[in-house]
Amino acid sequence: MTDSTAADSKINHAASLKYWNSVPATTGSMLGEFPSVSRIDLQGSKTFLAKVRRLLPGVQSEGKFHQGVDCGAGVGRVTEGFLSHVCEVVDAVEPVAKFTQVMQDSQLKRDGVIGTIYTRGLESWTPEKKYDLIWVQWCAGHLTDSQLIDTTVRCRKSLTENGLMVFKENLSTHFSGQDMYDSEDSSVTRTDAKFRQVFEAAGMDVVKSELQKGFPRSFNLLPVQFYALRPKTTN
Ligand SMILES: C[S@@+](CC[C@H](N)C(=O)[O-])C[C@H]1O[C@@H](n2cnc3c(N)ncnc32)[C@H](O)[C@@H]1O
Repeated sequence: MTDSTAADSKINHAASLKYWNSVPATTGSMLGEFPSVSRIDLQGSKTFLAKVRRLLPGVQSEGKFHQGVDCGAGVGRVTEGFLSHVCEVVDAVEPVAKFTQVMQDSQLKRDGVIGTIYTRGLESWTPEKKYDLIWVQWCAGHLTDSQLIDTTVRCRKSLTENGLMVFKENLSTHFSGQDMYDSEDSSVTRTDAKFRQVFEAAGMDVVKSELQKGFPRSFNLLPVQFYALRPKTTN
């Protein structure tokens, strides 16, 4: 059910956590009704990151980044299928303990590829390290606009000199051009314009944005947009 009035003011973290705690701690559950989108999603992320790395002078164009972080990591689907292929070490931020437990118990953790796991919401996470790649996927809707700006500012300050922050999020298709609130998991789906306002307010430039392609039409999914961000040079 959606409602477009003052969408982010309706966000309730307790309700989000209740919803996510009711979902099985499996990869398929991270993608709702469409677990089969995972392969297309992960391939799209690899392709997008490769394009950004070619495009940006200064950003290491080949080889693995040293330190990445998977924000709103769930059970580590993105870490396992993508980030661990492009980073030597991947930290994770995720508020649901039964999800972080899956990462804690994984082979990637035993191998040291998964680094520090922070069991908390992004709104209360302050990075303690410098990151080459901060990846935020399908979780920004659980933060209010001001929490999202503050989180992005903290992340901006934690980037290495040539580090990148990437958001990969659904976009609102509401006929009124507004953000949409979803009471099922207490989240908002933002418009492209809102995301750009948030990034501007957080002192970030969008260096590349692109829609994820290749999801079957029959799934009738919302558009999914990548935003690659770098700190504004004037900051
Ligand atoms: C749709 S799942 C996506 C998980 C993962 N990013 C993926 O793509 O497989 C949304 C995730 O956001 C997490 N989440 C909920 N509230 C959050 C918050 N305040 N900060 C960060 N993540 C949150 C949920 O627990 C859940 O794991």
